[in-house]
Amino acid sequence: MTTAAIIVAAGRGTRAKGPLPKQWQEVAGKPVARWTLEAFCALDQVIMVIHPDDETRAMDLINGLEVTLVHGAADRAGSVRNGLEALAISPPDHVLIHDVARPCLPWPVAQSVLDALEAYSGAAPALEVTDALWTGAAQRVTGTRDRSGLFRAQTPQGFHYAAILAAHRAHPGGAADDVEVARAAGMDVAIVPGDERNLKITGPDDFDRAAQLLAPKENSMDIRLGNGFDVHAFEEGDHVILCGVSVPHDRKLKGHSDADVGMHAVTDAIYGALAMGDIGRHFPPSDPQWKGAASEIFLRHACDLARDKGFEIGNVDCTLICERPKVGPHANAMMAEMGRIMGLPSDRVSIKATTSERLGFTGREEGIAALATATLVKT
Ligand SMILES: Nc1ccn([C@@H]2O[C@H](COP(=O)(O)OP(=O)(O)OP(=O)(O)O)[C@@H](O)[C@H]2O)c(=O)n1
Ligand SMILES: C[C@](O)(CO)[C@H](O)COP(=O)(O)O
Repeated sequence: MTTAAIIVAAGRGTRAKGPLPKQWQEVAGKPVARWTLEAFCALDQVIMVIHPDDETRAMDLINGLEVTLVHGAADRAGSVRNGLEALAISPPDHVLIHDVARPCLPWPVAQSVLDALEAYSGAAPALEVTDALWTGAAQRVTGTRDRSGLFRAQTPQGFHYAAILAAHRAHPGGAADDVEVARAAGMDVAIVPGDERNLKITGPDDFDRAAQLLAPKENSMDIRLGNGFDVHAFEEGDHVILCGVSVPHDRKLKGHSDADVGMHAVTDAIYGALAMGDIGRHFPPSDPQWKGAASEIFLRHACDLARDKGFEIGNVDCTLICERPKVGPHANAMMAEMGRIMGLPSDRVSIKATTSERLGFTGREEGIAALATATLVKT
């Protein structure tokens, strides 16, 4: 199943006022249109329908995103039609049609629309009308209306592509939204739950409402969790290096570097939390310069990367799995050394050990395994 998005952005935003059409004005640090596009950029194709006068602005805005620009028409329905026609070269199975002026879309709303397209040829989010409804004129109430069965329509409205293209081609024009066009063509359209946060910037006050919804996301705490796992085999020797500490033993660990299995697991946990691969990617074993290298170099590199990206290391927890040597007597020294390298207080570094009850390669004392977890926090 392929899914495309059409973001209609050819309006002039006259009601919103301001120096520019509303979609090009900034909210919480980005143009409205950028917030909207970013929500859809994981789909197979994204079309943004723009006013011809906005071409340069739109080209700047889509920088780094795979978006096709298409010129709009005199009204919304015409703009949608142009977007649909542009998709005909490579027709998707499903299409989501969304107002650029709804930049705060919570993705589960769009997902509900897509899910409903399994059973319906059209689906759209809406909220039940909960306030009383009146008619009025000259600042006086002139009547009341029954609100039952009334909904406030939102976007994205989703459809089977071939059906909505045919519906738009057959429609005389002037529809308020694509559900109206679909229904005119006899399509069955499901209502899925909308969301109050999915507001449409229409008047000048709506910019502040949108900023309140978008800004917290930008400034909120970003917490990452990573795990690491490593194994090194024993070979002849008289000590092992574990978490930066030399521990006397009747064998040593074999490896390209100093084979510090615990430090490697912690380093990989930090790379993992950053989604930036593992030690092998940053320090290839094929590169002779890392032969016999102190693993401290790797751990420092991972910590520096995290800090360069604005993260603090919250804590690390490492479990060494071996029958021997006994880790307990050295654990405090290991925690102090790891804390020193990572620039962390000792209560944020945990090193512990377990045996594997004589089972498996660690139980047969063929090597040592280590697993680690790290949290990274950006405030
Ligand atoms: N000719 C048009 C008119 C509207 N739209 C788009 O349709 C959506 C909903 O329209 P609305 O909120 O009414 O936007 P504007 O037409 O820009 O606003 P206004 O009516 O205040 O000028 C907007 O994303 C708008 O850019 C469009 O692509 N082409
Ligand atoms: C499509 C729509 O967003 C549904 O609520 C809306 O109808 C478009 O905006 P307009 O203000 O009606 O032009």
